[in-house]
Amino acid sequence: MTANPLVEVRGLCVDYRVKRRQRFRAVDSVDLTVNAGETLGVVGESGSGKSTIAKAILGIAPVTAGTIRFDGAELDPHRVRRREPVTDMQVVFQDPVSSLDPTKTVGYTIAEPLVAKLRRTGGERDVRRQVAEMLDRVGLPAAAASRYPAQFSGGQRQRIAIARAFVVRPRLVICDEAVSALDLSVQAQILNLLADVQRELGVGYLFISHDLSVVEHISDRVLVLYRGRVMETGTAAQVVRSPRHPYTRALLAAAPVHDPAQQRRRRELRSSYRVTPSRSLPLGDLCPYTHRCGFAVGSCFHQRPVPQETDEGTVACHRHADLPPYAAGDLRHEARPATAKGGR
Ligand SMILES: Nc1ncnc2c1ncn2[C@@H]1O[C@H](COP(=O)(O)OP(=O)(O)OP(=O)(O)O)[C@@H](O)[C@H]1O
Repeated sequence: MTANPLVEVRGLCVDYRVKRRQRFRAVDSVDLTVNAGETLGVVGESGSGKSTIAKAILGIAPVTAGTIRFDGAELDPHRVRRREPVTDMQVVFQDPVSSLDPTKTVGYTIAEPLVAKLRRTGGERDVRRQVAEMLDRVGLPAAAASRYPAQFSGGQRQRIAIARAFVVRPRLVICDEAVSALDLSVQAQILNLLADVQRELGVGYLFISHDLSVVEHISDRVLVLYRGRVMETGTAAQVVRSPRHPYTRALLAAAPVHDPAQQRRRRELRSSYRVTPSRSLPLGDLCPYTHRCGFAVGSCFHQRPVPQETDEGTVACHRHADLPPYAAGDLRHEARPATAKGGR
């Protein structure tokens, strides 16, 4: 008998209400799975719907359609409003400055979710001891418990946020841009800490980032999102080394490079190509990436590509079988405007 996936999302749609009674579809027909002890990386540029997926799983987004299962049981998408416990899922946010209450000591902050859980379960374990153990686990001294968040560096504050998330022994931790605000060396330390804790506790991660290199470092599998739709899924190695969707290739081409001259050329190229599609652009019958894709043809403009199953995942692109072999750093993968008439 195979175990249930930890999280299984099918056909998830989230609509936000915008002005004049209009609705805006931020997440459109998303399927995803996170297995116990595994990391699913979710990558996409700003506004692609990454945080909205996280909020839907946590029960705080206006889910319009689809199902979310946790360990096989279907979740009520509005459970937070109904004050149902969600301690099996915890979140680590990007900005520990705003996610940690500056008026509470670190010890109080870490203990808070544990106290809430123990109140419900009637447990009488020693909260102070568990807080000290968590501090030790994330590499902070026991004395940190009596200090305030402002007395710590950005990386240390993220360690405090991780201790708070793990103290209740969750089964899923959503990391929403959890290392994006940190310097590169501190990023690596926090990623290593997350990987160590995962190995020890068998927790599953939904790891959200706009940065494919960070996602590649920590993920088993990767899901690439654009305008609320899944463009490509696969193993981390496959998505990063042989991306099959033009959008994934553009994301990789947009990643920073070390050579300043090449970086400048890329920036100029990108700004000349950049087309920001209107949020009100109807997406029903076209590929959402068409307006920026260098490979678009007629069908891309009037036929929605459904994700095709491949050996290693899925790809939602009419042209994926015709794309040239991927070469890292090739600027042809950069986004450029295309039109239905001008499509190749
Ligand atoms: N409460 C809301 N009401 C209306 N629109 C919203 C709301 N929250 C998010 N959006 C819109 O939904 C889209 C997806 O937002 P979301 O925050 O999920 O994207 P993201 O990929 O996480 O981006 P970022 O990394 O910038 O947070 C965006 O266009 C955003 O403006």
